[in-house]
Formats: sequence, C-alpha cells, structure tokens
Amino acid sequence: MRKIYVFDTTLRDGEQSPGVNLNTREKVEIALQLEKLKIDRMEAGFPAASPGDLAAVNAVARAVKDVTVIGLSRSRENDIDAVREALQGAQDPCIHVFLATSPIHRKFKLRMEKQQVLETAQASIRYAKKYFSKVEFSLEDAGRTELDFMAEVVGMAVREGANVVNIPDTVGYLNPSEYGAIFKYLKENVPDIEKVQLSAHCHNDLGMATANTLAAILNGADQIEGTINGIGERAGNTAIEEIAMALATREEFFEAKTGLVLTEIARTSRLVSKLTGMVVPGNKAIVGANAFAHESGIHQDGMLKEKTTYEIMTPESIGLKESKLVLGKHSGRHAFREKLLDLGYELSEEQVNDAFAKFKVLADKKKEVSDEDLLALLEEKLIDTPEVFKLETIFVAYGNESTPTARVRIATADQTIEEEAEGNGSVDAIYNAIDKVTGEEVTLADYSIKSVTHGKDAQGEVHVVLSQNDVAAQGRGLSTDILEASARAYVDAVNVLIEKRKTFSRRERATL
Ligand SMILES: CC(=O)SCCNC(=O)CCNC(=O)[C@H](O)C(C)(C)COP(=O)(O)OP(=O)(O)OC[C@H]1O[C@@H](n2cnc3c(N)ncnc32)[C@H](O)[C@@H]1OP(=O)(O)O
Ligand SMILES: CC(C)C(=O)C(=O)O
Repeated sequence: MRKIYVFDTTLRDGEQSPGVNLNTREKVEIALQLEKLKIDRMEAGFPAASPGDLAAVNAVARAVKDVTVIGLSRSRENDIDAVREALQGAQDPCIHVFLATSPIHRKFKLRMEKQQVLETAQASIRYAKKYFSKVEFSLEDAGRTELDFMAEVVGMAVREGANVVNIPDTVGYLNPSEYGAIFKYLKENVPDIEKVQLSAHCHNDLGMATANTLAAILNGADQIEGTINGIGERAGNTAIEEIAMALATREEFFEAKTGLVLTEIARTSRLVSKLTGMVVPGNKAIVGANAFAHESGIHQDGMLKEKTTYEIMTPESIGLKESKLVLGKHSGRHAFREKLLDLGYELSEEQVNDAFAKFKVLADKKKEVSDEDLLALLEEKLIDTPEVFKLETIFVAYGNESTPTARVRIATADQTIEEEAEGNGSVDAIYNAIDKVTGEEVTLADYSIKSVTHGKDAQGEVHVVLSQNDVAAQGRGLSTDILEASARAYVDAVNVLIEKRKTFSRRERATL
C-alpha cells in the first residue's frame, strides 16, 4: 500500500478565503489539532505577507512537534529570508517557493519571458537550498502551462535539489483525465524525476478538486495538498478529509492511503469551521451535518435493517457518534416507530398509525420534526377524549383597522357545520365562531400559550380552561400556527366538557 503524504495548507491557502483572518492563537490551536490528525506537512502561512503572519508561523513551528512546518515564499530573496526568520528554531524547517509558469501569468502578471521564469525559479531554489534542508517548488498555474515548458522547469527543479515539486491547478481549470495525464507525462519525460516527490494541489472552481487530486494519485503523485473543509481562495482547495476517506473507503481501488488518524476528522472540521467562521454546508461530503443523516422513509428502513444499504463509510470512522435518522415529511413508519421506542413509547399498531398520521400533517408544516415536537404530539394524542366536534378548517381575517372575523368548519358525527363570527381579536373571533357551531354556553376561564419547540417554525401549544356551571374542562392544542393551536385547544376543551357532563349525569343517575 503506497503512502500518500498530506500537505495541509488550511493556515495559508485556507486563510486566503475572503473574510478569514486567523490570529496567532487561533493558528496554533488549529495546528495542534492538525498534529493530532497526523498530517505530514503543514503550511502555516506566508511570512512575507505581514509581521503578524511571520509571528504566527513562528509560533506554530514552536508549538508542534511531529509535523514539518512550512512557510510560503515568492521567488524572491526577501520572501525567503522572511521564512528563515519565521522558522528559526524549528526542528525540520521547510520552505515552499513558487513561481507561475503559464503563458497568461508570464505575460500579464510577471511580465517575464520563459527564460526569465526559468532563471528566477532556479535562483530562488538555489538560495533556499542554502538555508533549508527541504525545499518544495511550485509551478503556479501549472494547469495552464505548456507541457514541454513544464517539464523543463520541473527538470531544473530536480537538478537544483528540490525535494518536492508541486503541480498546482491554481484556477481549478482541468478535468481529472487531463490532470492525471500531466503526472504521467512528467514521470515519463523528466530525467531523474524519481528523486523528487510530485505533489498535487487543486482548486475547486469547477467542483473537480477532489476528483483531480485522486486522478493525480492514480498517476503517481506522492503528496496531496489541501485544506480542512476545502476552504481556500475562491471556491476553495481540495478537501483533505475527502481524499483521506476516498482512499480509505476504496483502498482496493487506489492501493494507496494517508497516515491520517481518521477519527480526528470530525473534530478538526468543527474547529476549523469555528475559528474561521466558515460554516460547513449540510451536504458537504464527509463532514457536512447531513453526511450521515437520513430523512426519507425508504432509506431509513434500509438503515434500520442494514446500515451498509445507505452508508459506504461509518460515522464512527471519522469520529462521530452515530448516524442520524431525521424525522421529516419523507419519513416512514419504520423510522417513526423506532423513534417512539427511543422516546420510551411502546404503542399498539393502531396507536402508531394514528400518531403517524398526525406526524405527517405536522411534517408537512415543519422542516424537521424534533423529539420535543413528537413528545408534544404524542401527549396530545394519548388523551382519549371522544371527538364530538372535530375542527376541520379555520379562516381568519385580521387588520389593525378592521374588526377581526373568523370562519370555522367543524365536523360532527353526522354533519359539517360552518359558522362565521366577529371578535375583539382574532382568537376571540375564532372562539365566537366555535360557540355558534357547538351551541355550548361556556366561559373562557384561562388561556395560555407557550412554544414547545425552537426556531421560527416552532410549535405553539395553547392551553385553555372552559367552565360551564360547576364543571371545568381543560383543552390543549398544538400547531405551528398559534391561531390554529388556539382553535384546537378550545374545541378540545368543549369535547372534554361534554364528556365530563356525560360522566357526571351517568353518576347522578346511578345515585338516584
Ligand atoms: C496561488 C497563490 O495562492 S499564491 C499566494 C497568494 N497569497 C498572497 O498573495 C497572500 C500574501 N500576499 C501579500 O501579503 C502581498 O501580496 C505581498 C506582501 C506578498 C506582496 O505585496 P506587494 O509587494 O504590495 O505586491 P502585490 O501583491 O501588489 O503584487 C505582487 C507582486 O509580486 C510579483 N509576484 C507574484 N508572484 C511572484 C512570485 N512567485 N515570485 C516573484 N514575484 C512574484 C508580482 O508580479 C507583483 O510584482 P510587481 O510589484 O513587480 O508587479
Ligand atoms: C502557491 C501555490 C501552490 C498555490 O497556492 C496555487 O497555485 O494555488
């Protein structure tokens, strides 16, 4: 099994993400976590960029013990000297020198001819070699560089004693077969190429950074460069966790692996996201919140029967506790029943079906049904009051300069009744309309409302107490809409009241 060296540039290319600025303390914190992840090499910054970055690279080099710390430098002596200063006292100081080689960069940015590029790169590698035992040289924008010129520059770097030669697809322009072919070409056409490690450094402008990096590995790359969570300039860099897990999951295909402690991936991802402020999208491969979450019924059923039906790697392998079965509108009975058991409810088949029907109605209104939602729903369901009146629909017209009006449709055993009424407020109008339907003379003795779950789409629970003569009845209503919850609570209380009245008169008759 070939070892692929991992060069992490979260603290340099990753920090080049617009809006990201890590201070020294933050860089050291990330560096220490990267050390636990057991990356091989770490680019801690660009010392010539600012005194702050120089100091941060220095602090990182002092803090970590088992990782080679690297500073980036243009092909200029001043920049190289800045790296020397930053890495003073480092155990294994290494420099990364770069110069662009593509026609576009030569002509418009550097304003150099090919020969000047070659000579400038050569001079900088020579200068760097005087002070550093390990030198990496990068041909910036190699992806758009003529193959023969690329081979010429790489050949020069080999002769000058560079240890690693990096072939960046700086603007994420290539596709996997083109990028892989470059490595094959260099291996076949550059004399003594085996004296250096070839490195892949990809950007994600067309979403191909991971695929391109894997293509490079298949064609002989020894090292891959990337960042945690794929952060970086523009659309970002290759996400290291994606490469590590692709190799680990398909070992038989790639016949190569990294030395990463995979179970540190989730923790590293969380830390980088927290300190850079770059939120990881839910659907991000490996580390997104949904990467091991299943919402649809068919998948959840498969997961409950055998996890490999829908998971090609385990959450435990990246340091997460377990997969998540998220209840939502696509969920089915298997996952629902499992969740009820988790919450301590062992219901009959009929009760499960009843609760499931209610859950589906709620799931249509909410993005995700939480445990609290379910508990509220179950508690409401388990109160067994016959529904003499069943609320079907409500409609409310409200304006701050007009009288609130409500229309309700309520079903009884043999008919459906619709009534309309006005009120002092929307809830009052609803209650007046319900009174018209039920014909019950009741007094609203208490009304309270609370949110039982969180967020904008939280469920509201309304609790009412109605009284009629000496009998009081409580009712509860639950909905993502407080007016609907109010109506449900009121109708529920009327039903309870009727049930109590019946029980009461049965008892009275028995006494007589
Ligand atoms: C692909 C990459 O990610 S490369 C790394 C990119 N990262 C950064 O640029 C972050 C840090 N950069 C900085 O802080 C600043 O750009 C500095 C301090 C390095 C330089 O700042 P300034 O001296 O003001 O130059 P500025 O950034 O405006 O322009 C870059 C200069 O470097 C030259 N240059 C660019 N790359 C190289 C190189 N590899 N070797 C030598 N010179 C280079 C440019 O041609 C330009 O030169 P010019 O001033 O003669 O036209
Ligand atoms: C400095 C080099 C390696 C770089 O970041 C790039 O080309 O993307």
